[in-house]
Amino acid sequence: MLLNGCVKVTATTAEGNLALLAIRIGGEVIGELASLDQQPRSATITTAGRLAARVIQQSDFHAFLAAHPDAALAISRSVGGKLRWSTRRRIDFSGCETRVRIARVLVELSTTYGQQTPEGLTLGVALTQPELAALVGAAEPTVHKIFAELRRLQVITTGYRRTVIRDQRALQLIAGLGSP
Ligand SMILES: Nc1ncnc2c1ncn2[C@@H]1O[C@@H]2COP(=O)(O)O[C@H]2[C@H]1O
Repeated sequence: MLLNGCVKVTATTAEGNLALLAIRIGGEVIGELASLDQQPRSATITTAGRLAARVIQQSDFHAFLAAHPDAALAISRSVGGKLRWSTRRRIDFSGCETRVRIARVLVELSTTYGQQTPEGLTLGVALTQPELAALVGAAEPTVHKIFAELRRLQVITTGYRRTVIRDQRALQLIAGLGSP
C-alpha cells in the first residue's frame, strides 16, 4: 500500500527495452497481482523519489479480503482499472522519442490525478524534473531541454515540484494522442 510518493511500473519488452506501464501514487495498492493469482511478479516497481509504503503480508491481505467483501470489490475495481488502462493505451512507449514520452507521462498524470485551476490543469503529483526524468526513462538534461521547449511554446508552466498544463490540446498532439 503506497502511503505517500510516486512509483513507476515497468516491464521489459521482447526487444529488451524498458516499457513504462503506469505511474502509481499514495493511496494506491501495488504488488497485489502476484498475491492474488500466485504467479510471478508481472512488472517491476521503481520509486521516483522518497516513498512511504506499508507492506502487507499475503496471509493478512487474503484474510482481510475474505472478511471485508467491500475491500475485495475495491481491489477488483482497481485491478480492472489497471487492465482497462493497459488495454486502452497499447502503445509501445519505449519506442517513442523522449519528447513524445514526456508528453504522454504529463497527459497520463494530469488525466488521472490533475486538478483544474485558473492557471490550467495541474499534474496532481508533486514531481521534480529529475523524478519526471526517472519516470520517463530519459536523461535529465534531455528532460530539461524538452521542458524548456514546452514552456516556450506555452504548453506548460513549471515551478518547484509543480507543473501546470496550459494547453492540453497541444500536449495531446505532441503525445500523439489526438488528431491535428
Ligand atoms: N499495467 C499495469 N498497470 C498498473 N499497474 C500494474 C500493471 N502491471 C502491473 N502492475 C502492478 O505492478 C505490480 C508488480 O507486481 P505484481 O504482479 O504483484 O502486481 C503488479 C501490479 O500492482
